[in-house]
Amino acid sequence: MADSTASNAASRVYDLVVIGAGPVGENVADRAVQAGLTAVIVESELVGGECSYWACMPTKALLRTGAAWRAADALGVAGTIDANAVLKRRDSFASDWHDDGQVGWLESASIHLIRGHGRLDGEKRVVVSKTDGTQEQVEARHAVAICTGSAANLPDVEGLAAARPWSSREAASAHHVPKRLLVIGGGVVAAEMATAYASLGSAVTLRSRSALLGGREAFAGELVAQGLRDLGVDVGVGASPVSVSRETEQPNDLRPAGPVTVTFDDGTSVVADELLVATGRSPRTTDLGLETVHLSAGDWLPVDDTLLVEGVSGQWLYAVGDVNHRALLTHQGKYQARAAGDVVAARALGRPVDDAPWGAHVATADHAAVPQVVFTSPEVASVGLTAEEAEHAASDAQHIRALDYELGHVAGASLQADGYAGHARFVVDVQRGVIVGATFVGPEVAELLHAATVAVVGEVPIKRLWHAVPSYPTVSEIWLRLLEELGRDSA
Ligand SMILES: Cc1cc2nc3c(=O)[nH]c(=O)nc-3n(C[C@H](O)[C@H](O)[C@H](O)COP(=O)(O)OP(=O)(O)OC[C@H]3O[C@@H](n4cnc5c(N)ncnc54)[C@H](O)[C@@H]3O)c2cc1C
Ligand SMILES: NC(=O)c1ccc[n+]([C@@H]2O[C@H](COP(=O)([O-])OP(=O)(O)OC[C@H]3O[C@@H](n4cnc5c(N)ncnc54)[C@H](O)[C@@H]3O)[C@@H](O)[C@H]2O)c1
Repeated sequence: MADSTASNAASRVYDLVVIGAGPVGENVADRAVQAGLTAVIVESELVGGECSYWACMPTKALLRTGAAWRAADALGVAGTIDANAVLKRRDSFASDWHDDGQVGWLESASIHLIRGHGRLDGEKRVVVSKTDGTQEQVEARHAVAICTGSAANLPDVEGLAAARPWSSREAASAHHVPKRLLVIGGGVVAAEMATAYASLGSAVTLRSRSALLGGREAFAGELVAQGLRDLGVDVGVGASPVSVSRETEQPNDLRPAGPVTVTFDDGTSVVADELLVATGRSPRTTDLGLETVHLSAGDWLPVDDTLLVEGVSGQWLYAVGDVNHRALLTHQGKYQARAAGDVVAARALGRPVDDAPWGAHVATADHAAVPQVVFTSPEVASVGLTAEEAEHAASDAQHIRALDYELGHVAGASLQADGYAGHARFVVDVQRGVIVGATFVGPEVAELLHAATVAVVGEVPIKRLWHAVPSYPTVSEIWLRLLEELGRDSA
């Protein structure tokens, strides 16, 4: 364990105190320790956070078998999905909800762990209500990083809380496949979990108040809605829930578990065996002592590009990952964490801070180059700006061009699956001669994305991209087709 000294009988001092041992908190602490600082991390649940046990890993394990089955089916390979085997495989990806492996990693990385709920107690002080009922105070010599993540929202709808709906946590960790599942929401969680449970045999109904996958290119949501319908999902857009009721299985049952009925504002109602509410996230900042440093409990924590919380003087309070609301994604939070851990160390050790755009100590990519894969059927892989966002951001909307191409027309795609259908778009700033956004929608497009991320972040000139030759016959030939849509002024 790296050096830690006691300032008084009740408190220990570390260079850095991190609250929250999700993927982001772990990485902030790791970078700071690698630079020579001491660090403690405070965790109230499982080391590894939402991503490891209730989000990325278990949900992708639930989705993968269906995707593989559809890929085989498209080539005429017959077979059925064993839902119990899928749930069992998912359990192993969630480490059976034990965090010993990650605790071992913290030890190997010389990061001290305190189990309990952390709260700020004024500048550079954190009080931990430990799981054994005692309290411990820790002091930060240089910095505190809040990495407490986010939790599922539950809208204020009559009868909803009493009906004990699933949040993403229950959907990710369920040990049975409901016969009928109603999903409320039209975002990433709703679309992915509707895909997963339809693949596992549930009769799924999805109700969204607006078009699916808002914030992305509109064709992405449209193709995903069609994909869900092809899986047998009853997709309805334009309806918000107004009341929920759930039957009890036994008289006087205080925990109703019978069928649930949801009535919507268009007068329709849906009956299901389970109800998943996937209506976005809230910051885990309600019980964090924010008021002791003149911030408001329950708010997201906006930060500058070095991840310092805005409005707090003294360069000591950082907020990294979901809690700062920049990009609610594990990979982007870990990217922020690398910058934050390094800049905490640089400031502590009096080393130069590299905070110019794209410098080592800033999360510049958060603004213009966030990659994301939505693991639906078809998948949606996107990075950077949509055409609409680019037009808003440009000094002249005429400088922005959207290039579109049907993915299924690429030779590699037709080889990959019979009836391959998909769509791709590049958003190009023709004045600067660079790609500022890309979206691929189709079966197994996830691995196409990183090339686009490199092109957007690297601002690779389109002139040079003509020399990046995609192999034949791969789906990556979409790059050539999209460049041809733009045309080459070389004759
Ligand atoms: C269903 C679902 C699927 C997802 N799939 C993907 C995906 O495929 N790819 C992707 O990139 N992203 C995905 N995400 C998003 C991803 O899970 C989050 O972006 C990521 O977990 C954020 O990491 P974090 O460390 O900021 O927060 P978290 O992972 O939420 O970790 C925060 C940690 O802080 C702890 N904590 C909170 N408050 C306190 C406190 N006061 N004291 C002590 N400890 C505290 C929590 O217990 C938790 O362990 C998904 C999200 C959901 C809901
Ligand atoms: N593959 C991935 O990368 C992945 C997978 C799952 C989740 N995530 C991350 O997790 C985050 C949370 O996902 P999410 O789907 O919960 O949120 P979201 O913000 O993507 O979608 C929320 C949906 O709920 C709807 N909604 C909100 N309030 C409502 C209300 N009161 N009544 C009815 N509908 C309402 C919205 O219109 C929207 O369709 C996302 O930001 C995403 O980045 C990522």
